Amino acid sequence: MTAAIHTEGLTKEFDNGRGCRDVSITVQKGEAFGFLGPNGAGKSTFVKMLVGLIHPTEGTATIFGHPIHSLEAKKRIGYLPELFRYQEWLTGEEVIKLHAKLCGVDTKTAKERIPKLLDEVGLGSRGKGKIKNYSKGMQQRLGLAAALVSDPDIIFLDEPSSALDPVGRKEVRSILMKLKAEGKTIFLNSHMLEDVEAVCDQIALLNNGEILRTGDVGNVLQQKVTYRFKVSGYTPLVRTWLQDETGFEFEVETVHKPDSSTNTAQQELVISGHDTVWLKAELQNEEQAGWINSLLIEQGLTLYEVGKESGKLEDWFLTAVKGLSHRGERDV
Ligand SMILES: Nc1ncnc2c1ncn2[C@@H]1O[C@H](COP(=O)(O)OP(=O)(O)OP(=O)(O)O)[C@@H](O)[C@H]1O
Repeated sequence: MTAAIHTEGLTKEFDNGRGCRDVSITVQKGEAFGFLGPNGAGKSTFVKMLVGLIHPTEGTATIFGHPIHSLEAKKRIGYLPELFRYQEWLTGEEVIKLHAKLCGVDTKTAKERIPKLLDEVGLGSRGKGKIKNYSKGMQQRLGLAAALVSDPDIIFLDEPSSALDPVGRKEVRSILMKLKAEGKTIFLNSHMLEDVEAVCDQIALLNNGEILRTGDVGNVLQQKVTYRFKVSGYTPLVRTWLQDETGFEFEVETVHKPDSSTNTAQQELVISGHDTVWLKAELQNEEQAGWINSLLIEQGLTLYEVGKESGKLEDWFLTAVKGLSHRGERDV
């Protein structure tokens, strides 16, 4: 089967020596691919090459088997750029109409599709308002509608939620999941790891312009993460008992004494609870954490708080960049 996106050694070296280098990836039709990386790693540069906005200095790339820059490839693409400004004097609806025209969508189809799209991205009747009165979030929603107006097979989204509030992010996530369910291929550049976790099948981590790590989201989500349980009533015997009972290794961290800025209620809690500790264990899922909660309570300990040290994808990301002498941009 022809891959939706295939790149071999794709490289863009700007005059200043920065950019991205030797990137080889394959994304199958219907897959959602998450491209992660610190600021300046080269994610936008890579996408701009794929959508034909900048020319690679080396390497090759195809979209459904067609070379990037070919009309056949461009016909299949929708693109939401990271930083964009629309014509302030136009209305949102006019902008989408313009995009539809540029993409060769016939007038009848555009007329039916545009109001639906505006509704879907949460702009609705605000589509009749001028762009100059739009908030950043509204412009981002409009950008998403513009990317979808040609009903493309592949959608490249460069930080689609960066200007949105939590409700807006959730809405965009649902739109992405719906697109995926319709069989569209999604290429998502994002720092929003929850979105990547919810939508993507494959991920790659770019650093200093090069791929540092690739992964299958399903496998990453199987990884263990560290859970923390704040308890009082702790004795070393509790740890031994818990380890025997569960088979997990537990690390114990004493809760710090409060400083003078801590309020009295908190001070009393910590002072009276000199046996208050964080118990930490690497677990696979929330069910295991719930089981440990019940065991701790059963043993007569007071459970104050339970949490994860980080999300699974966050962990995957952080362990990959940990200890690197240089993160993000290429050192030139
Ligand atoms: N037109 C350009 N000319 C010169 N350097 C550029 C140009 N565009 C980008 N760069 C540099 O290339 C590197 C990669 O930039 P890019 O925007 O692709 O990173 P990014 O991973 O998308 O970052 P962010 O997460 O902050 O959006 C950076 O060092 C950037 O300064």
